[in-house]
Amino acid sequence: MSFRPSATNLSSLRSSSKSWIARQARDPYVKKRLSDPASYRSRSAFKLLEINDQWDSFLTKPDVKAVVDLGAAPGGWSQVPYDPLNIDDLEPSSALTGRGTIVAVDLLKMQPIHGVHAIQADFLAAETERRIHNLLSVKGNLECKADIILSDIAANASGNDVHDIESSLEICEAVFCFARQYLRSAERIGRRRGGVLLMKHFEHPLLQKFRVEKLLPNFHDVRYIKPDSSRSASREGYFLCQGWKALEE
Ligand SMILES: C[S@@+](CC[C@H](N)C(=O)[O-])C[C@H]1O[C@@H](n2cnc3c(N)ncnc32)[C@H](O)[C@@H]1O
Repeated sequence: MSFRPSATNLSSLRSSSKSWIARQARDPYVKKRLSDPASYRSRSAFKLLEINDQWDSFLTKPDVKAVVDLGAAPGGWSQVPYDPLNIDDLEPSSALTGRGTIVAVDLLKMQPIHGVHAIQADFLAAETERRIHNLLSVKGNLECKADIILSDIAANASGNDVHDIESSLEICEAVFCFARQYLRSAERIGRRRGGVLLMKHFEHPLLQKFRVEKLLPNFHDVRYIKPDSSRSASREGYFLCQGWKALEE
C-alpha cells in the first residue's frame, strides 16, 4: 500500500494547510533540523541553542546540576542540556556527584530521552509539583532545587487575542511561582548570573507589566529575547532571567 498522497488529496488540501507546507519547505531551521547530526526533535531546539550561544552559554556552566524543562514535548529543548550535564542513568535518590538531573514536563507523552525524567502531566495541576519535587530530590541535591528552569509552554492558540494573552499570563505567573520555590539562588551557586529562568510569553503590555513587577526585582539580569529562529510573524518572545536573588528566603 502506498502512503504517497494522491493528486486528488493534495488538491483538496485547505489553503491554510498548503501555505503551512510551503512555509515548512522554505524554513531554513526545518532544513537545518533535518540535516543536523544531533537529530533534534523540534525546530524549537535551535531557539534554545541560539539563546544559549548569545548569552554566556548559561546551560553549560559546570555548576549546573539540575534543569527543569516545562512544556517539553517532543523533547528538543531537553536534548540540548543533555550532553553538558553528562547524564547517565539517574534514578531518583541515586548519587548526583558530577552528574545532573533533567526533569521534562508536558501534557503530551514524550518519547524517552536517555537520562531525562519525563512527566506526562498538566504543569498547572497541583499534584504535578510533587512529582517534579520527587525527581529533584536526589542525593547531592538535598535542597531540591533546579539551577535552570526552562518554559516553552504554549497553550493552543484559540484565535481569540484576549483569551490567548490571558493564557500566556497565567502560564508565566505559574512558572514564576514555581521558580520562586525551586530555583537555586545566585548566592548559593556563587555566581551573579546563577539561577536562570527562561520563559516563553506572548508580547503584550500585560506581559511587560509582569516583567517589570515580578522579574526585574527578583533577578540580577532580565532580557527580552526574540531569537532569529523564532518566526517573525509569531508574537512569541522569551524572558531570559539570570541571577535569582531569592529575596524571600
Ligand atoms: C512549543 S511546544 C514545546 C517544544 C519543546 N520546547 C521542544 O523543543 O520540543 C509547547 C508545549 O507546551 C505544552 N503545554 C501546553 N500547556 C501545558 C501545560 N499546562 N502543562 C504542560 N505542558 C503544556 C504543549 O503540549 C506543547 O508540547
